[in-house]
Amino acid sequence: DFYNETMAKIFLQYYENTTRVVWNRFMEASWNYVTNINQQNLEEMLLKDMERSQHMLFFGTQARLFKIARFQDPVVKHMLSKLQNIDKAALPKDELQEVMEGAPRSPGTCSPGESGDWWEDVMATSRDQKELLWAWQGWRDAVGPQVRMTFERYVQLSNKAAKLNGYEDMGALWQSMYESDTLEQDLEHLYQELQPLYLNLHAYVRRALHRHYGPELIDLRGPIPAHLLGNMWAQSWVNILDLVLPFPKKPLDDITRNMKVQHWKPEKMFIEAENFYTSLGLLSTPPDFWRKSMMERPADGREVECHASAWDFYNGQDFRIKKCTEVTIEDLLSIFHQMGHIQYFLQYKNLSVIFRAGTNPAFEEAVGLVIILSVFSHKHLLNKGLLSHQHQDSEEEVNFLMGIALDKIAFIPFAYLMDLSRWKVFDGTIQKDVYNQEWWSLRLKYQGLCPPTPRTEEDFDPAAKFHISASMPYLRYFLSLVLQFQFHEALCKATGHMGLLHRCDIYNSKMAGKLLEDVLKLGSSKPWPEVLEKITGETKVPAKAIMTYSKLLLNWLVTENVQQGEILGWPDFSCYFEE
Ligand SMILES: C[C@H](NC(=O)O)C(=O)O
Ligand SMILES: [Zn+2]
Repeated sequence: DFYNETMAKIFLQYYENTTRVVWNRFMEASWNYVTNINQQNLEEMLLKDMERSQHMLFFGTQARLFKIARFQDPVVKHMLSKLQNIDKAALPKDELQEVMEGAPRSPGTCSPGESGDWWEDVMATSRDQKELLWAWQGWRDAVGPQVRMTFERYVQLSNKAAKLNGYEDMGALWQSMYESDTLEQDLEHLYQELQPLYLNLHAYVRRALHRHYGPELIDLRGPIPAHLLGNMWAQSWVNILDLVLPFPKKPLDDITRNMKVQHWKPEKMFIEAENFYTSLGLLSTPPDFWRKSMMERPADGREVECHASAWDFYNGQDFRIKKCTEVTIEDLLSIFHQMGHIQYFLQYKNLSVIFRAGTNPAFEEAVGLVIILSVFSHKHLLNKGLLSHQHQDSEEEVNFLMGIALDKIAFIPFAYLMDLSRWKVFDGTIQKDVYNQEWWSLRLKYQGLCPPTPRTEEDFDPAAKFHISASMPYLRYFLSLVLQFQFHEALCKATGHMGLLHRCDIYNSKMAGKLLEDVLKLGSSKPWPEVLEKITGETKVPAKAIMTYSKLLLNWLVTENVQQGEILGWPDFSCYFEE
């Protein structure tokens, strides 16, 4: 019959040639929109998105007609099966149009004035709980109600698209990216293994906040009010390190100040990041990267999308980063993160366009994160001249590890509940009349947080987070949180590193680079357990490595919490509202 294996190969070649053009045009139109937000660019992007969807629909539908079971070539079978998942392109054209236009626009635009990151700055720097409450509530009032209006319809259409692709609901389609039928149990098990780390950090930070904000705000046996953690979503607590520093007499270097004193500029930050990757023997960025990236917020008043991101234009030489770079250590690390995505694009750029993705989305995130564990090590910062004093004594080391924990350990329950909550919305466990209440019951259960003021169903607090408004899955960040330490342990072993894991810096190690390269150049052409085994020798993602990395700090926290008689967890679970 017509749909035989020979025809399949011709079909796939035709797909390859047309896809590069269609996706490149879509990426260009998207780039033009997010770097210059206006009606005309939005329409042009929607047009190219529709074109891309129609292209996916045609090839996805055709791919289903081939009798894959009888085929011999495993690559042909793998490619055809990947083509069949076409996500929202499976919807009837009018509903697809509605999803594209109705998709809640990510509220994080940073045009001067109502810029998303201005509110975030208040959350990061203010120590006045009234001001924090004002910013916390102001941002949610600005984005929540408007997203809520379209969210129910977005859920319906997402589930319809998922069913058209053969999935129960959109949560199941998202989970399918990890190709595991024990995913939910594995994740819950991973979460349980990490609980001791989080509970000890939570109890210790609660005590410090109690010291600063007093008993009328902090219940030592209860949840922490969500506006006091130095971050709009309480997903990373690193901004309150000064309030919780274990040894306050030994404050950590202000790396941002050192960068400014040394006149660091955004371009230097990008060059430093590229230099690290090439020091491992990995690929450098092509000329287009430096010509076409947006490394700073445009000065001509254009409205741009704030959220840092890395872009593949699917033509093998055009790769870009979009970031409104400020000269800070946070932005330097964010650039290293985005360069991790760019390195993956570069490594798999000669594969079929079907395999130009991470072996699973968590790997895409883990590349930059594993590099950051070396960059942010005392040894590397010292070599880069970003620290003022040479030696790090054991108390300073605990302070350093606390800084890492406030970023990484605090993130665990947030990253877990972000998709846990949305799976429940997609599968109907959480109905629309209790969206907000259920969001907060999960935030209480997993993060031990409370809204700082009573919330109602008029509010829609999940939408305050970019990924929920922009309907981006989040499980990749939970898994990459653990994966990065597993990679770090393996790469450090390859460099022959002896001693504590957190002191390892793989800079200049061609051995470590080779291990990474062997994984990245496979793209999504191999199942991720097989790829993971190439780096770590294991096919699972256990919590062992992150526990090894955090041991010194956990021991200190446990001792401290026992001394203070802390209660781990929040037995007084009522959300404590200020009267
Ligand atoms: C961790 C995640 N990072 C990203 O989207 O690049 C976030 O910002 O919430
Ligand atoms: Zn990322």
